[in-house]
Amino acid sequence: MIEAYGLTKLFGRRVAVDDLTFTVRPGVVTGFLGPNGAGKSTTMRMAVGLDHPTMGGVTINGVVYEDLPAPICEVGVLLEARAIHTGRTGYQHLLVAARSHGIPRRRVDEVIGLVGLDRVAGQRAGTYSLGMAQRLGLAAALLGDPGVLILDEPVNGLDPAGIRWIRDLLRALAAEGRTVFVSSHLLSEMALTAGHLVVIGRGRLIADTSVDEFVRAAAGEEVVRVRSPRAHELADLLRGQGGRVTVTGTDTFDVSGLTCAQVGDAACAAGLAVHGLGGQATSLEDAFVGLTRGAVEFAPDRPVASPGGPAGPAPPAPAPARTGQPAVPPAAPDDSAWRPPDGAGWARMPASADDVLDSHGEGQR
Ligand SMILES: Nc1ncnc2c1ncn2[C@@H]1O[C@H](COP(=O)(O)OP(=O)(O)OP(=O)(O)O)[C@@H](O)[C@H]1O
Repeated sequence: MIEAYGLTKLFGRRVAVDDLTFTVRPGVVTGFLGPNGAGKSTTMRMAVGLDHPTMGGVTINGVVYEDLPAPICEVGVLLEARAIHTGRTGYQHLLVAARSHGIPRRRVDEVIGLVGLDRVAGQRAGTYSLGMAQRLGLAAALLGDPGVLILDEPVNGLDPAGIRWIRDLLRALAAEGRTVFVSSHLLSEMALTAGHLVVIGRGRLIADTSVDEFVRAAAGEEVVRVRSPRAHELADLLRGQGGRVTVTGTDTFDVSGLTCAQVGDAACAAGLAVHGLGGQATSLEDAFVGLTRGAVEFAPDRPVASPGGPAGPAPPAPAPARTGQPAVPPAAPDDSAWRPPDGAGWARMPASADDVLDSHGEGQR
C-alpha cells in the first residue's frame, strides 16, 4: 500500500505538489493521471526517496522508503528507463542489482524471460530501443519480487503488442495482490488497464476514484442518438414524454432526459421504425480533458478545431471528486546517451558495480 498525506513539494517558489492525500491499495491497478507538469513524477520520486517532501509525507507499506530494510524486495521502481549504464549488457545490468541485494542469479534469468528480453539480454543496453529499455527497467523493478510497483510511463515506447503485453502483466500483478501504481498519458490504454485512478492537476488532487465513477461523473446526463425514417414524428412523441430533442440531420436527432430503453420502448409502442439507437459513451479521455481542463499548464494559444466544431472556452477547474475509496520481438535499437542515475535509488549499490561482476566472474552473457 502507498499512502500520501499532505504531500507537498516546492522547488523554490514553484509548488510542484500541493497537499496531496491519497492511498494506493493492493489488488487493483491504480492509474496516476494528470496533464504535463501536474506533479506525477515528483510525487513518485518522493515516494521512493529521490526527492524530499517540503511538507507531509508518503509511505510504502506504512514505512518511509529510506527506512525500508530491503527496498528492492518491497517496492519495484521504474522512473526513467534510460537511466542505465549503456556499456553493460541488459543481463549485466540486472545481475549487478541482483548481486548487490543478495538476489540469486536464477531470478535474473526469470525476469529476463518474463519481460521477453531473452534474445537481446547479452546486448549492450546502450543499443536498446526505448521499448527494450522499458522492458529492462521493468525487469529491474520486478527483480526483488516486490509487493508494490511504482511505474512512471512504462508504456512509453512500447509497440502495440508490447502495450497489450504490459497491460496483461500489470493486471496479473495486481490480481496477485500487489499494489500497482502506474502513470500514463495513454488514456485509452489506462481505461483498459486501471481499475482505480488518482488524478492531479497543478499538483493538487482532482479525483481519487474508480475509472467507472470518474467517467460517470464527467459524463453528466446520458444522450441518446436516434436514427429513424420517421424522425420528425418520433421526436415529437419523445418531447411529449419529457425528452429534450436536438435535431442533427434529416433522419437523426439526439435526445436527453430519457434513457435508451425509454426511447426504444416509446418508438415500439407507437409503431415507429428505428434504424439506429445508441447511447453516446463518454471515454476516459473525454472525462480527463473535461475534469482537468482548468489545470492544464501548457495549453496551446488557440485550440485546434475538431470535426465537431471549434473548442469552446476553458471552464474553471473542477472541485476534487472523491467519489470512491474504494513476449514481443525487440524493436530496432536507437541511439541513446548515458544519463547519470540520480540519487537515492542507487545509493544502496556497491561503490563499483563492475566489482560485483568481477568478483563473481559473471556477467559475460
Ligand atoms: N528538479 C526540479 N527543479 C525545479 N522544478 C521542477 C523539478 N522537477 C520538477 N519540477 C517542476 O515541477 C512541476 C511538476 O513536474 P513533474 O515532472 O512532476 O510533472 P509530471 O506530471 O510528471 O509531468 P509530465 O507529465 O510532463 O511528465 C513542473 O512544473 C516541473 O517543471
